This record gives sequence, structure tokens and C-alpha cells, in this order.
Amino acid sequence: MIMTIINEQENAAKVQDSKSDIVLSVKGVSKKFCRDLKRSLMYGVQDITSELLGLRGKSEQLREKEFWALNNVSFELRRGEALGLVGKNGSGKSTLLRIIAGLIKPDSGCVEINGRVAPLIALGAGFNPILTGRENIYANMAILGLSKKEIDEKFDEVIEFAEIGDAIDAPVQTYSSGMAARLGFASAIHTKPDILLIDEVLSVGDAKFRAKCHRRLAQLRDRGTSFILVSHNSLSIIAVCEMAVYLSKGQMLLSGQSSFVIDKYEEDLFIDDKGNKKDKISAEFVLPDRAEPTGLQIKSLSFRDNDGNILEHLVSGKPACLNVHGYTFENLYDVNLSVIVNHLSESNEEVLVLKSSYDGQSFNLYPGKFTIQLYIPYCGLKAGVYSAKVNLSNSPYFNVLDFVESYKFVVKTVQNMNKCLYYQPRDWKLIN
Ligand SMILES: Nc1ncnc2c1ncn2[C@@H]1O[C@H](COP(=O)(O)OP(=O)(O)OP(=O)(O)O)[C@@H](O)[C@H]1O
Repeated sequence: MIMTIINEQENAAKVQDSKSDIVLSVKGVSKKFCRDLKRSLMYGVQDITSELLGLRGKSEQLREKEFWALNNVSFELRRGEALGLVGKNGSGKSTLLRIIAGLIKPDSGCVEINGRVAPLIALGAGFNPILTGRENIYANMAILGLSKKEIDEKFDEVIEFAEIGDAIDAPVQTYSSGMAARLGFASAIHTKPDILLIDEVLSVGDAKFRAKCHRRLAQLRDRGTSFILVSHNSLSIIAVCEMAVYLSKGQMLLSGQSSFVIDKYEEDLFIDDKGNKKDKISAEFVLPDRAEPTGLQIKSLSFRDNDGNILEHLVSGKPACLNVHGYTFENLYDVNLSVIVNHLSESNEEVLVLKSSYDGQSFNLYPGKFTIQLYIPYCGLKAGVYSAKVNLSNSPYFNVLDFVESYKFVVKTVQNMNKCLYYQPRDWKLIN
């Protein structure tokens, strides 16, 4: 009997602990906007008047031209946790951050915050363009709740972190977007926030500064700061956040472990608004006939398996052939194939540059159809959406004969490789 009582007390303490760990609760938050400016102003006046008169009821109905920018979104954030917010353009991410930051009110639902929130929303948000960097630091940190004395104490650290030198005494309107982001980031992190809201700001600035921000974020996390990070860069989300929320047209489609959520999000990048697949990526990419004076035309591109069947998508670690099928009108010698691949769903950076010339290979083509094949014994790309520039050129000066600017394709993975930059074939064994 005594044991039971102790256990119940322990359980109650645990529940209490886990509750006090929650720094943010977003409960059924909805927000509607109106596309028509005149109407939006009219609705605004109506809403304020009825609120003043105490008549404003539940605003669950949409009026003409209104739409839900957020619809019944709920999640919790714990102390020291990092949560990624993903979704296509216009899915409601910034609106949600603005509601959490208290910049706009939800139409229904509520946000409960346990601590200090520092928003790093749009670049230099909160900065007054005609004030200097120095004046803005004071204004910004005061808004975030610091006293003049506290700001004086932190000031040198802030400018040292921002590394903007003499520009600190120039008006912020003369700053580049990178400089404004540095200053915004530096002042926000020095307010010792409990929750930091970061909207794409980490994608500006040079690589060195970004690395410094990431290091500082890791330190803040160790001290218990929680983050919400909005980014179109899936790798940033996976690297920084253990949890993620996926918004689509204002609704929370999915929440959970970030690698799982990102997988689904990346898959959906190829689904259009009507739910159809946007590009038949795997089906042959067929080019129209063009008047090419170069003596060669690329007719189609496709990825195929070893048996020549068209692949719906590539799979990390599995073999594939890229078939470049075309037509030549004359003899062409020393033709080179080049394939440059960008990772669309992440940084859009080049991740692969393959040129037959680099491998000392070129092809002689004679009038009629041809197929040049690039065989990859295993696909080293990780899951995601990619775009390839495919180009045929010939020596001696690599004159371009024909090219395809953007051949999109999807790579899927059967194993969890999301935290890796590329696919690594592997085998595990114990050797006694
Ligand atoms: N003040 C506003 N008035 C009317 N519509 C708005 C307003 N603010 C945002 N919207 C609309 O609400 C929707 C959600 O916008 P939001 O900026 O939250 O999307 P997002 O997911 O942050 O997009 P992005 O990835 O492009 O930054 C969009 O359709 C946008 O046009």
C-alpha cells in the first residue's frame, strides 16, 4: 500500500516535471486572411468594432474572399528542443511564427509561452532603417525585455559577434541583407531567450558566419534554449532539429521525428495542388523537335534499370543508367556527355559533376539515331529531388551541340540516410 502511494507520488512528480518542461504550447491555432485589400480593411474595422462592443463571437466562418492561412494547428515545444517547420511557399510557416512571437493574434486557439521569446523573423525584422546599428541594438533588445543596464553589459559582445565593424554607426538602411541578419542574430541570441524563432535567417551570410551561428545555437541549446527553425533547406532542419512539423495550406499534415517528416515533405514537392504528380520524372523526358544548326538533337532522357526498363525514380545504392537518346544529321567526332546535378530540395547546390571528357571518354556519332548511356553501378545521391543539366559538346573547344537545362528526378532511399550528405555503400561485420 505504501509502495503504491510512493509510486503515485513519483508519477505525479514526473508528470509535473514534463509539464514544466513545456516552453510553448500551440493549441488549435487558426488564422484567416483576406486576399482583397479593401475587404480586408472592412473586415478589420468590423472585427474591432464588434470586439469593442463585446459582440465578437467565434470566427470560425470564412467571409467572402477569406481563406485559412492556418487551420487548427497544435503542437508543443519542450525546453532545449529544436523543432523544424517545413512546408511549401505560402503554407503558413511565417504566419505561425508571427503568432508565436505575438506580432499577430490568432482567430481561434491560443499560444501559451513559458519564458522569453526572441523572434528572428524577416531579415532585420524589428530594425528601424533610419536608426544606426548601435541604436537598433538598444531598441531591439529593449523590446525583447532587457533593461538599459543589461544591454550596456552585453553591447560589446553583440557587436563583436555581429562582426560588422564601423558600420555599427551607419543607418541600418545602408546594410546589406547579410549585415542586417548578422546584427539581428547577434542581438537576439544575447537576450538569453528561452525560445528562439528563426525564419530562414541562417541561409544568408557567408559560410563562416553561418558556421559560427550554428555553433552558438548548439551552445544555447545546451543551456536549455528551444528553437523553432523555418527553412527550405532540409539538411539544416535535419541537422539542427530532432522534431519537425509539416504544414500544407495552413494545416498540420504531419509532425514527428524530423527525418521522417522531411522524407514525406520532399516526396510531396513533386505533387501539384490537385494531388497529381507534377512531373512524370521517371517517364521519358521527351524534347520537341527544334531547328538545331549544330548537326545534333537530344530527343529524350530517361533513367533505366539494367534490363532497360524506365525507372520511376532512382534508389540510393542501386544501379541506374541515364540514357541520352538523340539524332545526328552528320558525322560528329569526339562528342562528350556532361551531366551536372543540383539538389533542388536542399541548397540547390551542385552535388555531382560528371563529364565523359574527365574520364577520357568521347563518342563518334554518325547520321541517324544514337543513345549515349551513363551507367552508375550504384546511385550515391541521398533521397531528395534533383535537377540535371545534360549537355553534349564536341572537341576541340567543347562547342555545345545540344543541351537540356533541367531534367528533374527523384531519388528515394530504402535505408535511413537522411543525416548523410551522400549515400555510402556499407557492410557491417564482427571480426574475431
Ligand atoms: N497579411 C496578410 N494578408 C493576406 N494574406 C496573407 C497575409 N500574410 C500572409 N498571407 C497569406 O497567407 C498564406 C501563408 O503565408 P505565410 O507567409 O505564412 O507562408 P510561408 O509558409 O511562410 O511561405 P514562404 O515559404 O513563401 O515564406 C499565403 O497565402 C500568404 O499569401
